[in-house]
Formats: sequence, C-alpha cells, structure tokens
Amino acid sequence: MRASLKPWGPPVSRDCVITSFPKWYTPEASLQLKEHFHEKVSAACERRDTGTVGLRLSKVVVVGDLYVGKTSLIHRFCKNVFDRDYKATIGVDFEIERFEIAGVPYSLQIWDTAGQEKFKCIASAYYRGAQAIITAFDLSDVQTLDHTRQWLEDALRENEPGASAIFLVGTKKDLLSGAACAQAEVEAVRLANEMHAEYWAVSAKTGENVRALFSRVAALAFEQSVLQELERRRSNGRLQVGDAGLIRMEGTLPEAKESQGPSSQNCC
Ligand SMILES: Nc1nc2c(ncn2[C@@H]2O[C@H](COP(=O)(O)OP(=O)(O)OP(=O)(O)O)[C@@H](O)[C@H]2O)c(=O)[nH]1
Repeated sequence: MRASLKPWGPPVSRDCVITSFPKWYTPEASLQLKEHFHEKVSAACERRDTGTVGLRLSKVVVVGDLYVGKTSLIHRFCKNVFDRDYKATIGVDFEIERFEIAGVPYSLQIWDTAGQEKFKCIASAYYRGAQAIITAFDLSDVQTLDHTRQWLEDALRENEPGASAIFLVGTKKDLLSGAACAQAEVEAVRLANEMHAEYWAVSAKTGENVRALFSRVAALAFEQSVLQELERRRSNGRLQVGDAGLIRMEGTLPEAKESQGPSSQNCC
C-alpha cells in the first residue's frame, strides 16, 4: 500500500509509515493539538521536493536518572525486545530508525545516554544538535521526576533556545495500577507544562505507547526540520511564493530521485 509508493530507498516497515499527524498522549500537556501537518510541509512532501524534505535525519537525545528505563525504551522501539536484567549504559549509545512520513523517507538518530553521575560528562558531550529531547523518569519512583528539570537544563544548555521539541516521559507504566498512575501523572503533567514539554506514559515491558511516542517525536521533529529548511531557503531568497501560496523552489525535481540511504540503519 503506502510503502509501495515510497520513492526513495528500501521499504520501511509499515509500523514506521506515518501518513497522518500522530496524536498527543494527553491534551493537557501537548506540544501541538492540531491533527494535520503544516500546509507548507504537506505541499513540500507532495511535490517530493528533495531539496527540502529529502533524506532528512533528526537527532533525539534521551536523558534521565539511572535505572529509569532509557535503554529499555529505545530497545523496545528499535528492536522490539525487553530485557529484565539491568546493564548500565556506559557513556552513550545510539540507534537509527527509519520512517516514511507523508510519503518521504526520514530517520531518527536516537541517542541513549548514561544516567550514572560518573558518566555524565561523557554523555553531555553528545547533547548538541538535538531536535528532540526526551527527559525520562520512572513513574513508580517520584524522586526521578524531581530530577528531570536538572536533566533538561543540562541538555538545553548545549542546544539553541527553542530548537528542540521537549518530551517528558514516564516509564514503567506496567508497575502501577490505573489509579496510582493517574495520581503520578497529575504532578508530571504540571511539570511538563512548566518545562514546555509534551507528556507521555509508556511501558517498555509491555510496549504500551512506545511506538506512538516515537511516531509523535518523529512527526514533530520532521515538521520542525522541514519548516526550518523552508525558512532558511526563503531567507536566502531562493523561494518564490506563488499566488496560491504554493511554494516553488529552485532545483525542485518533479519526480522523486533514488537516494543513497544511510549505510547502517535499523528498520523497525
Ligand atoms: N517493569 C518494568 N521494568 C522496566 C521497564 N523499563 C525498564 N525496566 C527495567 O528497569 C531496569 C533499568 O532499565 P534500563 O533501561 O537499563 O535503565 P537506564 O535508564 O537505561 O539506566 P542507565 O543506563 O544506567 O542510565 C532494568 O532492569 C529494566 O528491565 C518497564 O517498562 N517496566
């Protein structure tokens, strides 16, 4: 179906094909309530505008206290596995996940960082250039929520103001009853609003909300990245905006081109 229309590179798993804007977890702490891609982004995608939407890759960094489940969250999404044994992340690690968004290929480079204090200075060297920051805490351990503000501050210090979409993610949802989870979420939603973050609750063990979270991260990062590129080109004077508001770009290809595609990628 949709995957067969994909113009560039090898097929992407149907799970990673995004055709409509993924929904938020709760409207009380959401970065965007709209249900469609920005019209300029949709137009660029429809035109298979390689200069603007082709071969985009965004960096996501996942930060938070040790043992909150950062590695487990990433492994559930990228490898669909869950390991109950704890192995501390030493420094950093990353996975690349391929998507197809509104018909065009897109990749997320997801950085897993160590929560242990002794590795913090190594990990923080990789915070730069993050289009999205996932600040993770354990829903069953309230102290880890208290620490998210500091993790976010550290990550934001390495990035341009306003350049990163921020997510506050409660992990290990399976460990709490519905009522206990709802109680923990009241404080998390309040904090998310203070942080200008979007709130999600997930379980790497059961997989609940994990795909939905990363689809949302990918869509928001993709849209932001295309809009930034359009703005960059507009300010460089390379765009002409037509009467109907259609964006025409110098060098736009009428048809999609074959891409080289990144060399080492996991496909979900
Ligand atoms: N029940 C449950 N356990 C989880 C979940 N996610 C992670 N865990 C467990 O929590 C422990 C820590 O998980 P990790 O993913 O290694 O934690 P981390 O945040 O990456 O830890 P550092 O690498 O030290 O920063 C492991 O024993 C996991 O099996 C979850 O969703 N549910």
